[in-house]
Parts: sequence; C-alpha cells; structure tokens
Amino acid sequence: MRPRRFLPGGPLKGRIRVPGDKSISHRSIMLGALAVGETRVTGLLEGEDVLATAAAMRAMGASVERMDSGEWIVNGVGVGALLQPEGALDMGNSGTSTRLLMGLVSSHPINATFVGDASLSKRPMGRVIDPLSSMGASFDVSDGGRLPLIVRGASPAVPIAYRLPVASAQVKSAILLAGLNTPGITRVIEPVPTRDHSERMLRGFGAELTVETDEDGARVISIRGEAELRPQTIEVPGDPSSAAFFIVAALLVPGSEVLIENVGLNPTRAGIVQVLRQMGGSIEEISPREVGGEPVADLLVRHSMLQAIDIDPAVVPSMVDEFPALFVAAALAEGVTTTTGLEELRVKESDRISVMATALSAAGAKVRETEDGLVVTGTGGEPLPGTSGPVATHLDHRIAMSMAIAGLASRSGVEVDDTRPIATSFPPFEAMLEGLSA
Ligand SMILES: O=C(O)C1=C[C@@H](OP(=O)(O)O)[C@@H](O)[C@H](O)C1
Ligand SMILES: C=C(OP(=O)(O)O)C(=O)O
Repeated sequence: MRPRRFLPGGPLKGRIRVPGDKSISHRSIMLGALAVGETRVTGLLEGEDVLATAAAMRAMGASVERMDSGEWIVNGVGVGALLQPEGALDMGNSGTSTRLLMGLVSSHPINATFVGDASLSKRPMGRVIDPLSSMGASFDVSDGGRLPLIVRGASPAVPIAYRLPVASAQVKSAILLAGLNTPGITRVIEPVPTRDHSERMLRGFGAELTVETDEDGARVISIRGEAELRPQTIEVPGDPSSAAFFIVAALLVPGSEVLIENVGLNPTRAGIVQVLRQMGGSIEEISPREVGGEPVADLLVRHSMLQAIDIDPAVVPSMVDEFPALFVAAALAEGVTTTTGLEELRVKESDRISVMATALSAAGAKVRETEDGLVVTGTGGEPLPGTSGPVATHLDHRIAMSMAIAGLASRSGVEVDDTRPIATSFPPFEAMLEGLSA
C-alpha cells in the first residue's frame, strides 16, 4: 500500500493537459489490432488499464508498440484472425478491457482465460456472458459469473438483436465487437444512451454500422459482419473523467483558476460539466474544436460558490464515473444535494456509493446513503474538517483521487490508504496536483 495525506495548500493556479481518454485509448488498440496494416495513435493513455488491453492484443497476435516520440503503432491481424493466446489474459483492474475483449474472443475460433485483481474479480460478468452465449460462445465460470473465467469462442457466431437490460457501454461494445466477426447483422437496442465511442470508432475504421431511433426512442445500433477494418491515424482527446478531479478541485479551493487543455466533451460523457454549471460552477469553454472525431475544448475553471441541486437521474450515464468527484463538490455546496438512479455505481471498482459515504463521513462531511444514491448536506463553502486516520479506497482509483481533492478542500487534510490504483487511469495525477499547488 502507498498511503498519502493530501493537505490543503492554497489556490490552484496554472494550466494542465490531462492524459488521453481511457475509453478511446482501449478501443484504439483493440480496433487497430483488428485492422490489417498500421494504425498510429497519439495521446494514448498510458495507464495500467490500457496497458492491459495492449498486452492482451499482443497475446492474440497484434503488434502494439510505443515509439520514442510517444506515438503508438498497432499492426493488426485482421477481423477473424486473432490467435489463440498462450497464457491467461491478465486484465488487472480493468472492467472495460475484460468485457470488450470477452466480446472479441466470443466470435473467434479461440479460447481465452481472463483473470484480474481482487477488485475486478468481484465484478459481474453475467451481463456480457448472457448475450455472448446467445451468439454461440460458451463459458467456464463460477456460479457468481465472476473472474477468473474461460471464454470459448464460436465459429461462426450467430447474430443477435439484444436489448440492453442495464445502461452499459461495456455490454453494448462487447456485443458490437463480437458482431464484427459474426456473419450478418448484429443489433443492440439501447433504451438509455451510453457513451458512443465504439459506434464512432467502428465507423471510422470502416465497419458498416448504423444508428437509428425506434418508435420508443431507443437507439438501435446495427453492425454488419464479417467486417474488414482499415487502419487509422487517431489523436486521442483528453479524458473528461480525469479532468473532472481538477474541475472540482478548482471550483472548491478559494482563489483557484485553472485552464485544463484539450478536454473531450462528447455529449455522452460531459454530464459532469453540465451538472457543475447548474450548481453555479464557473467553467468556460475556450476554442471548441474537433479532435479525433470528438468535440473538445479547453476548460477555464474558477473557484465558485456551489449551490446544491437534485441531480436528474437521466444524466447519470453521461457522468457515471464522475459521481465520486461530484459527491466531494456536493460536500462543500450550499444546501442538500440528492442523487438517485446510481445502482450501477455499486458494481464499479468498488461500491462507490457506500465507499464514498464512509470516506466523506470520515472527513467530516454530512452524507446519507440510500439504496440508489447519496444525499449530501454541504458546508456552504467551509472546508471539511479532514480525517484523523486513513480512508479506505478498495483498489478504486476514482475513490483515491476524489478523496485527494477532498483533502485540498479540508482543514487538516485527508489521508488516503493507497494511492497506487491511481496509475490505472491517471499516472501523472499527483504530479499535476503538485504543479498547480506550487
Ligand atoms: O465503455 C467504456 O469504456 C466504459 C463504460 C462505463 O462502464 P459501464 O458500461 O459498465 O457503465 C465506464 O464506467 C467505464 O469506466 C468505461
Ligand atoms: C469503471 C471504471 O473503469 P472499468 O469499468 O474499465 O474498470 C472507471 O474507470 O471508473
């Protein structure tokens, strides 16, 4: 364990550029590995989760290399040509790697064993096993539907039309990726829209993919297999989920003014910006532009007095990973912030509702846990008292970073029990924080 106490240290000032988007980075490597020829990726997130995806694609035959310039070169094998991996695929802490790769393996004539760390081994995989089984794949898995498990791919797999029972981009993407090597049309019906990077990128790589809206307003995504993907040159925009920690920190610490460059603002991801603005946060978008087929802007964030709100559950999918940071913002807002519809947070790297309730309470915040959310009574801008001992982060990077930010907005600091998991999604987080506090 690597514990650290995060202390209040005056206003945050300066400019930063957060690392590349994690969702887009995973998909760049996976799709590059399925295209014949050379895919070039700049701005790739070099976090442990994405490196787990890279290692897995190498184990299945692709070449994935980092150049000295920082650019990544992927030479793919072609859809249908993934090789039998020799050992188990170690997914580390990464749900995205696991679920999306289970989809890929499911329609290839190979078997793969998936293993992961203690956090990932508690997370539900039944949500992808069900649809992938209907496509013909079979699974050796314990009753709970958790890692470790073996996927036995089907060849040929059979196309399905599947209505998502949970709002999950990972489940959607697993099915679409399986559809790449499945003859015919594979369809995913998505009643609640989730991040659409897979759709955008599959199209960009040349797959035949359409998105329609049915009479009930659900998105119907259809992909034709067996697809042929063409290699691409990709520039990965900055990760809004990583930017969120610095947005919240700058809003909470008096006197702060921070420019965060190159932040991806895809509408299926940018809910946190919208919600913090509704709370009165000053977040200005500068030079809006397009990077790698995604809307991007620089964000100028200034300290603001936040007002509590009832958060509309309809925005949840567009900020599903940002709730731990949002809870910290709510803890210093004026009034009572209510969140609902957050059941999915309980099956992330940790149970993010209950872990944040415990951690914020330890720091002196007033929070009440409900079945599907947290009710937070804010201090009205006063710093939180701080913790006397370490708060437990349960191998969850977003809990560690959220509580680090809570420490900046406290009187005596917040001690985080383990900062190592931060490297899964945001290796330079602590260095950037120090740079802004200096
Ligand atoms: O598709 C993706 O890249 C992701 C989807 C989300 O998971 P769910 O689909 O499980 O909600 C999100 O929490 C995760 O960080 C990344
Ligand atoms: C939920 C997350 O990631 P994953 O599901 O890929 O582990 C996250 O990064 O917050």
